[in-house]
Amino acid sequence: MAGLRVNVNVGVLGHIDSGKTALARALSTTASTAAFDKQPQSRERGITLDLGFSCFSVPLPARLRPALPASEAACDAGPEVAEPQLQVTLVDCPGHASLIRTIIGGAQIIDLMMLVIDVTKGMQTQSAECLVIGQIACQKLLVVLNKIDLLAEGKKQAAIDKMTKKMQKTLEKTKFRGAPIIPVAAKPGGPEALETEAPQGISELIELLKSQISIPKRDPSGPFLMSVDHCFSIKGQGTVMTGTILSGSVSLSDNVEIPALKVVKKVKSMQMFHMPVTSAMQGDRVGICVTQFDPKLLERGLVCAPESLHTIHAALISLEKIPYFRGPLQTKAKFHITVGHETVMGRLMFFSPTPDCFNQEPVLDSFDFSREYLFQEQFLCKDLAPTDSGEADQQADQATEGHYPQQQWALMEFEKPITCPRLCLVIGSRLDADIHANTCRLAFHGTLLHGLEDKNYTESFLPKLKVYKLKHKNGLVERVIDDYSVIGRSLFKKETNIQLFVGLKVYLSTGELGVIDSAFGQSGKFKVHIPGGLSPESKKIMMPVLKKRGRAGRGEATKEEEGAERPEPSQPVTLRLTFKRYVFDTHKRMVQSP
Ligand SMILES: Nc1nc2c(ncn2[C@@H]2O[C@H](COP(=O)(O)OP(=O)(O)OP(=O)(O)O)[C@@H](O)[C@H]2O)c(=O)[nH]1
Ligand SMILES: [Mg+2]
Repeated sequence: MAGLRVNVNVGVLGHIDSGKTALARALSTTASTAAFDKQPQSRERGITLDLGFSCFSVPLPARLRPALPASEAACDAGPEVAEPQLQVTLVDCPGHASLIRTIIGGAQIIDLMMLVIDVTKGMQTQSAECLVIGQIACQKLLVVLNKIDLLAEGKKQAAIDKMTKKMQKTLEKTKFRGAPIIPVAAKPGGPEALETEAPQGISELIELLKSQISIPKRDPSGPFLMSVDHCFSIKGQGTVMTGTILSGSVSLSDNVEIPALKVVKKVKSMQMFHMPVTSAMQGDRVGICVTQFDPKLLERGLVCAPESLHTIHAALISLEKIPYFRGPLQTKAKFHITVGHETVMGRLMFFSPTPDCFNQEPVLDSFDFSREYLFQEQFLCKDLAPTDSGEADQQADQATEGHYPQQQWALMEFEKPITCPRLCLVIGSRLDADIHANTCRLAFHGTLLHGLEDKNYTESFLPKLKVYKLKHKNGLVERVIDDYSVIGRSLFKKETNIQLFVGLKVYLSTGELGVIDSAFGQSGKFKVHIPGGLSPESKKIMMPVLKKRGRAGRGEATKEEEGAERPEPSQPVTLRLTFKRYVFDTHKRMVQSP
């Protein structure tokens, strides 16, 4: 009688040489095709270059059994086992800094992360990056202090306790506060040690895993989507794509699409850890065999139900900055954008809610095109860097005294189109940063809310996106014409078409509201109508103008010509014009701001 078998993916992440592969090896009983640095280059260099997959099974802990849905039946996956089994698939990630794309890809398919720390070294640069990735992509974490065999006998426990405390302190500031920390020696004696040398602490680690693992809700419904991490051919069989099912389910003879290549293939056979199966669902790790497909065409990527995914050239995302990233996130800056296993260069434009909506609760499953948004030179956050641009100062004004928007967005434009599902995780990083510098290269993470499939999106789509810049212009009152009108200057350049600004409101520093009425002459001056009239106070300030003009008048006072030298108000009276300009408005209209 076949039993139930439930799969969970456990990631093994950490700094280079902390012993991740050794740990995966110690934990595994069944190795899959790509486990344990099988690549010849990997062996040569002694480092992991790619994701490695291996697994071990334990009886399913009693506390997890009630959680099993009735349909949880990869029953045909396993051998003749009567007792329900928990299959732990270990995803051994590389540690080398240059392979962070692979690590991010790996982290997205795991249910729990084991952060491996070399107990003699403690937190290192990539341990910190892995912790950041874990916080973005995983729900659960446990810390493995490896290489305890290197600690001096007699002082061993004290050293373990000390490092445990340090790690607890590090976790304190993260969402993994209070996560378990366990000491092991995955390969006591290191590379030279005999294979027979038994690892230490592994059974305790397995017990800990059993107590920590929770089975995420798996759902066989919804469109089939699988993250493929290896693709290779098997003589006489066809091409096998191995990976983790992210959503839905797949059965023998189903058609599946490789969206990046726009080809559809029929599932000829399937395996889960060397066992043939007829169907598989969300959370399972499978190998799918198809025919007449060149494995060289696909290394990493997605496979899905036909036509369920789309290839996009740009996207709207909701995002958060990673606090450890130094420096601002600036509009127009380029970042490495990782979506699933794909990493492309992308350029960003940030925008926020309008200031009256800063407190609105974030909406993470859709983008509201009916709302207006405020353009930002950079992502608004507490460590907002001052810039030379006056506009950024204005924005800093809008987010003062700890008042920051609850949600911010960006338009991401890719250098190369990518294929991804809606609402997928997006990670932005600066991988060009020096890998030896002890800095966090991960800059932001977010959710893809809307993908733009049309290559011509700048014209076809962007005008719908109501992101505006709030523009401020300051000018001066040159003189008063009568109680209801003044002449302004220094607000526009000589060549500006003032006609475009007619009807917009201006505020006088004396408190009156004015409306731009018309251009006045050729040098950028303009006439402002004051509907409520000038107050006596204001007139006093501006009076000298009238007087002087009266005296030097010789009838000229009524002749409203510009250019003539005239004395100005005794105190300068300024005019402030504020208007909106929609970033994607092809007509570049100026719109009155509230
Ligand atoms: N003494 C001792 N050495 C260990 C232990 N675990 C691993 N090593 C050694 O540490 C080195 C690195 O081990 P790996 O398992 O390849 O480390 P890794 O974290 O997978 O390295 P990358 O994948 O390249 O980042 C090897 O020489 C191992 O033999 C341990 O528990 N004790
Ligand atoms: Mg390794």
